[in-house]
Amino acid sequence: MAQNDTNRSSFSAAEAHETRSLNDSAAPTTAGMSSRTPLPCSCKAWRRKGKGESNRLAVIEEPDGSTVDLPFTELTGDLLKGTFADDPRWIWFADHSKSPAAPCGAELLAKFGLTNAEPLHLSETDALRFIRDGRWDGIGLDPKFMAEAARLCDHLLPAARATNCSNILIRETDGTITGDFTIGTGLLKMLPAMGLTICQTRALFLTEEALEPLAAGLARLLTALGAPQAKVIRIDHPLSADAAKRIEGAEGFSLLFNATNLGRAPNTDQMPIESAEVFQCFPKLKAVLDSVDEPVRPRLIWEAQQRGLEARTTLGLRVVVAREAMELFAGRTLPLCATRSILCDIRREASNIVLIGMPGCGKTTIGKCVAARLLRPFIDLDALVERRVGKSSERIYREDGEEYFRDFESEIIKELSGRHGLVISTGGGACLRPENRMRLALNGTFYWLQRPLDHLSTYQRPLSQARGVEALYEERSPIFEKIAERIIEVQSVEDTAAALIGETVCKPC
Ligand SMILES: Nc1ncnc2c1ncn2[C@@H]1O[C@H](COP(=O)(O)OP(=O)(O)OP(=O)(O)O)[C@@H](O)[C@H]1O
Ligand SMILES: O=C(O)C1=C[C@@H](O)[C@@H](O)[C@H](O)C1
Ligand SMILES: [Mg+2]
Repeated sequence: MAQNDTNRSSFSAAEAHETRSLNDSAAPTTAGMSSRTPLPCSCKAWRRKGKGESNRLAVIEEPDGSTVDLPFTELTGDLLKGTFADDPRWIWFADHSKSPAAPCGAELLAKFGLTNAEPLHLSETDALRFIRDGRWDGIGLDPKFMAEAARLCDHLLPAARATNCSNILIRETDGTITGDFTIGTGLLKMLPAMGLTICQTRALFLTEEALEPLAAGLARLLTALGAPQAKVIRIDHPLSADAAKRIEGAEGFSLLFNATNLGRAPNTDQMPIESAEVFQCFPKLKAVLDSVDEPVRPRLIWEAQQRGLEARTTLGLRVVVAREAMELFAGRTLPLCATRSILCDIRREASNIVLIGMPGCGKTTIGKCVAARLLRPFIDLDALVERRVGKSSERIYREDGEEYFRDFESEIIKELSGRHGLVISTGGGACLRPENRMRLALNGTFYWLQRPLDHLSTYQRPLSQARGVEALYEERSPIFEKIAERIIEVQSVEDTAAALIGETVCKPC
């Protein structure tokens, strides 16, 4: 039944760029699909119980977040056959748990306006059976099902044909199944934005079992299109400098792709490389892509950015994949800017606004005002240190010393680093320690409040009094300069808050 043409030489770069129009012509109309229906119950998602829970029960997650236990023996009849109604049925295999930084596929579709997609959590066996026999009109798949899905297809679009991977399936009006590898075509679209062309791309994929099919599929696509090298390496531990030096052709890699979960929250101190020094083993490296999308900026991306590399997570790629799915599923074309604004919105809402700057520049005062206007929780690091120690910063400094204060400050930053959507006013010296900068950066964007030195209050600030604000500025301004992503000149409190809020909205991500 399947006509999987694996002849890679038939897939050219030109074809890759044409994939969109191919997709368009293959896009089913919703007419003719009217015999399918959404889940008859109100539940949002099914999942089997996890380890340690009875495997005779399933959990239904209701839209309001509550859960109901139900007997679970097999794939339900509803999922396999369902009942008749007018709506087409779009399914997204829920790839991970919900997070503001990493919405699942169905949530991304909803942002594009396709609100009736159902997220499904099924065991691997049930998922494969559902893909084969279930009642669906279009599916977005978890990478681990891509090879099996491609085998089921009657038609494969070029990227899927070149790789035998299909992450999107569409049931055509004649009942046949078309598969596309939109993660691959999405990656191709990202390369120029990262300063790479296919013929320059020497890619190193670091991967682990679950994401190996994805890494291998992407590597196949790159080489099919003429990339000189795409190597996939399975790692069980972060890559050491010694191991990196032993990789053949290591000195030529221009793209590093993390297809492991190393660095995913809550293990945000981890990276797929042992330390940032490992970057030196790849002297031609230009760009880093990280499939970890919780936190907003995993440590690998932060370290790469600190070294001047073009680095980002694959959140943008996932948004592009959702957009392509939306177009294929609903047969509607969307303007490109929709993708960009959805990506910016997700990042902005998930990111903490982190105010940095000299002691007394107004971080606390302006931070409170920004938080109130944006209806976001406000966190003042100094206030948290004071509450934990039980005395004022000034007294801590005088009685216990700077290191004592800084240790508490670091501890609190570490505890806060997993949270999203906050306004955080730092203390004037909070950015001195590199680990504090890294942890604040995980979910944060740095806003540097600049105020003339002679306007800075030194009242109850022992360090400013002892060393003078000029000396502190000499020491700290290079750090602020390096990490600041937005610079805000302090005017009146209200005007500064307004300017800062404007920066959160207008700047491209
Ligand atoms: N935009 C502003 N215009 C005029 N005065 C301001 C402004 N912002 C803050 N101030 C005043 O400056 C002083 C220091 O402000 P604030 O405590 O907010 O600074 P900070 O940056 O949080 O300092 P620290 O680094 O010590 O925490 C306060 O007296 C505050 O009222
Ligand atoms: O500039 C600094 O080093 C400090 C500023 C204050 O916000 C407090 O964090 C503390 O007094 C230290
Ligand atoms: Mg303050």
